[in-house]
Amino acid sequence: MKMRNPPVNSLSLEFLTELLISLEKLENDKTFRGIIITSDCPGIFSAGLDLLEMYGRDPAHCAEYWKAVQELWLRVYLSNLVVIGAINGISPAGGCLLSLSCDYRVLANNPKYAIGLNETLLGIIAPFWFKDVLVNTIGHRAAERALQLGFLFPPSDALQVGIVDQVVPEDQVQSTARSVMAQWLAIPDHARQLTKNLVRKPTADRLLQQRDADIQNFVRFISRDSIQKSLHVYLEKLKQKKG
Ligand SMILES: CCCCC/C=C\C/C=C\CC/C=C/CC(=O)SCCNC(=O)CCNC(=O)[C@H](O)C(C)(C)COP(=O)(O)OP(=O)(O)OC[C@H]1O[C@@H](n2cnc3c(N)ncnc32)[C@H](O)[C@@H]1OP(=O)(O)O
Repeated sequence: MKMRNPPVNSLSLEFLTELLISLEKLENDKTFRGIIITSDCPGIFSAGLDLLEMYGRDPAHCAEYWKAVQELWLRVYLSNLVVIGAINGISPAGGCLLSLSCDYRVLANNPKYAIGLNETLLGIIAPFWFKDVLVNTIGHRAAERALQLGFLFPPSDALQVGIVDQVVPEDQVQSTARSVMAQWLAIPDHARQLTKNLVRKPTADRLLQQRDADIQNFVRFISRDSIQKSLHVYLEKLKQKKG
């Protein structure tokens, strides 16, 4: 599955909806047993959630957007398919969450391709379920530091901390992902799926038990004047970077 939402594969409401529909189709087609998620945008896996869906929007739109973000995460995280991330670009915040929700992550060895939950650098916070997935992946102490400081790990550090499983030369990302897929597909589906569910369900359940409250918390938080100001400053910085 090659994500294509130029210029930066930001996860807009429309793009999230497209991804959800594609995933649903693949899940329902019993000829598919696994997917490799990668990017069609050179150098960018995904710029994460689309800031323009959260900036200057009314509460109803923010609520609709957050519901779609939850939905995509639950679908990828709990997918019955083997999900491999072939991460061929930078993947901050929501892009990192998408990567973390795969069963295995292969990252291209390019110092620009940093990965991490950098929300604090934007003056916002990672929701509890982003945090849970990071803690599950790299452990409590490493997650505590990474989240507070908004670390974006370059490939060597990403491998060392365990936020990705493998770092390979850029031209070998897809072939490595395919080899890994073959290894995972050698396991009987029912045994692998039940095991995945056993490991992941408690984390997903924490959100499933309070989805509406999570949406309300998001809307309240993102609508604050101070948070809207932070987003404005960050978006301006992105513009100025262009010169
Ligand atoms: C106490 C109670 C608490 C309750 C809490 C509840 C919930 C928690 C609340 C909020 C959580 C919200 C979670 C958010 C997670 C996220 O994913 S936020 C997004 C984080 N993403 C980033 O920081 C990446 C930003 N982008 C970049 O760094 C760069 O763009 C890039 C990806 C490195 C690419 O660089 P490049 O030079 O190639 O391109 P440009 O920078 O020129 O960008 C081109 C174009 O795209 C726009 N853009 C970039 N990223 C985004 C984005 N994420 N969303 C929207 N638009 C984006 C950029 O502005 C440019 O636009 P243009 O100038 O109009 O061309």
